[in-house]
Amino acid sequence: MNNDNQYAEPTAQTQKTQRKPIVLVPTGAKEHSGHWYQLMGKKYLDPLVHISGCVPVMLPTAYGEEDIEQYVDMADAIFLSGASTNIDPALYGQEWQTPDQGQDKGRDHFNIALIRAGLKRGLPFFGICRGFQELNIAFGGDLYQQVHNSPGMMDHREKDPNAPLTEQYGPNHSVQLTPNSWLGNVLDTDHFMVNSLHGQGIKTLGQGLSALAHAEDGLVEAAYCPEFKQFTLGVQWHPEWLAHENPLSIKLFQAFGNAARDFSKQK
Ligand SMILES: N[C@@H](CCC(=O)NCCCC(=O)O)C(=O)O
Repeated sequence: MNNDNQYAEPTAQTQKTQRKPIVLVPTGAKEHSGHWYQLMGKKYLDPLVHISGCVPVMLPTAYGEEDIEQYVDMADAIFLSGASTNIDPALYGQEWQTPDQGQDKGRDHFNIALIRAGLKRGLPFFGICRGFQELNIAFGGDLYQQVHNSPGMMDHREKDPNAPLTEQYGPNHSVQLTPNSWLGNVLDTDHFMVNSLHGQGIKTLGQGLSALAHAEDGLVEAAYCPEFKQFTLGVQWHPEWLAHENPLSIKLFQAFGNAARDFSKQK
């Protein structure tokens, strides 16, 4: 595994003189040799530190739902990562169709409660892949459990799970932004290629969410919560992957960091 730090120079936002915003990063459960761990991939932390200019604080999700208000008190933003585990379909009223895929019920319950509490308190939100799906479930939406087996839909999974990561996380399909959306202003484009590594996807958008981007098959690729004034964004692709090499990913993480700084200043 490559633990090298690819970021040679800190950006202006990471200068030591500034109080950096605190971003909550809930972890996921993983078993290794009989022991359970609460983990977060470094690839998600790297752009939060080096592009957003935030201080990531990793949270256990195996417990602590009753402490969420306390976590929110200390925070300036919430970031939800992707994860290979699937959300418990009982949370959106469906039977479990993917028993071969792991679940992480601790993360499901913790993150859904965190989204609801954090958004109400005005915290900026950025969710990626599973984190985006959690946003949708928190708003009462549901998921395709297997997008690739749903009529008319493409296969959004990585083409070859044994290929090198650079191939798995390479450009896979295009997305089209909703015309005149704020995301178009942030990215300064209305269509682009994204990577794609998910078997599940948004079927019905939760009430209170609005689509910002779609894939060619109509799958919702990005959405936000218009009722909240702060930055709220969920995306189905993986902008964290080599974010520093991708101008659009840099813009996303910068916009999130700026929103966290704004929140921090007016707190
Ligand atoms: N299990 C869900 C969510 C997919 C997801 O978040 N994948 C991330 C893979 C690992 C990573 O890059 O962090 C689905 O299949 O839709």
